[in-house]
Amino acid sequence: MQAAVNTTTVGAHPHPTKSSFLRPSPPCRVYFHASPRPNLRAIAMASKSQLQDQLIITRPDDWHLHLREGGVLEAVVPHSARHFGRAIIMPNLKPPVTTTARAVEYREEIMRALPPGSSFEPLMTLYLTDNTSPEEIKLARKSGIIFAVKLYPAGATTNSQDGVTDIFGKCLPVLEEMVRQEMPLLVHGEVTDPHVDTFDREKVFIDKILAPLVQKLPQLKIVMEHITTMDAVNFIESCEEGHVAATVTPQHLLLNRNALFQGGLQPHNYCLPVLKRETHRQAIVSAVTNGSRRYFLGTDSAPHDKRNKECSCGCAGIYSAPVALSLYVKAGALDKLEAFTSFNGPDFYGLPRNTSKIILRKNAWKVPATYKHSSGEIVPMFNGSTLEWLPSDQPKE
Ligand SMILES: NC(=O)N[C@@H](CC(=O)O)C(=O)O
Ligand SMILES: [Zn+2]
Ligand SMILES: [Zn+2]
Repeated sequence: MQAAVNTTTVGAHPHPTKSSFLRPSPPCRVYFHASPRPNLRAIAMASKSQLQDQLIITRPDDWHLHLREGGVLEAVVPHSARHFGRAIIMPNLKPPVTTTARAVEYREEIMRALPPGSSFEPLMTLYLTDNTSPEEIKLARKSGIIFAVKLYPAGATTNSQDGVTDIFGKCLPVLEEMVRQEMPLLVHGEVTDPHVDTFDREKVFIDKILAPLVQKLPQLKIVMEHITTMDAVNFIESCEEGHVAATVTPQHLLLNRNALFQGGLQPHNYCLPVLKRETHRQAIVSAVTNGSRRYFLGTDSAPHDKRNKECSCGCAGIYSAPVALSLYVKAGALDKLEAFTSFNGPDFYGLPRNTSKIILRKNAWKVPATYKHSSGEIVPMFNGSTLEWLPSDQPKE
């Protein structure tokens, strides 16, 4: 991998067909360093077009991914495995992955679905319930394949029925064991009280659950997953770096809640926590592009069969795995991209950074309308649109 520095002209490129979701910003020239010491000779030798047309970054990881099971898993695994080195695999299956033994089996199913020669590594998680025991946390740590425990407030999102009903009342001994085992808690941060407005549920969760939890167990490592609000950004900034961090999805970086209603109801832009207003999106873009180490890539790619999205009571979840990297580049500040995609996550989890690189080229490609699975189809985010950046290991479909 020769070129150590690439330059390119970027702005917040609007979605090709839904440009009103974004406020376009003027293009600016940025310098993207793939290594801390720029290889000046390589820069001098690289042609101008090469410099502007590609980014070389350390292979990214996805710190929040749903792969499901069976035929859907087989269809979606290759999309993540082609550019990501590792991924945190969400445990919200039916029934959920609540034990180490089940996580071991699930991991094997994922490994069997990998394309030949793939070195993709699934990092497994346990689904926290009111009944999870401290003993299970010890087992999880010993297994060497489980890297976190996931908190779903019961009823907050897809397959969260078995989640936690009262974290302070039921889970403190387990959380204390997680501190001892240095096992991070990953959080779907929304309250479930039906009297709380859907758009306020993240903020109320921070006030009622997360802030008190950090106070009570300051040593617990916490990742606030898929943040959607300025309130979440302010909270993350207020915590000690290295203890509390957040993942950011492509949809919460690029879309605001208008995307749910643009030209009619848009089920493929529906996820939880639901998209918020533009000021919140801007706060998330600023957080990610200011170079903070507290934020990292987590696609929350969440495939649902087309029939379960396009119906009278559609599921929450956006399938972004095939488009996520092309979309993160749109957020701008390419000089900060590599830390967000490839450094901040492993640094927080205490894992080594990947050593291989991937190339993103400016090479327009059309997102397919659907991807087939064994018994149906999945509609990807931005289906049918043309995206500007193509990861080198992605076919130009
Ligand atoms: N984000 C979503 O809208 N859906 C996710 C669950 C989750 O991450 O909350 C899913 O599993 O479908
Ligand atoms: Zn969630
Ligand atoms: Zn998720």
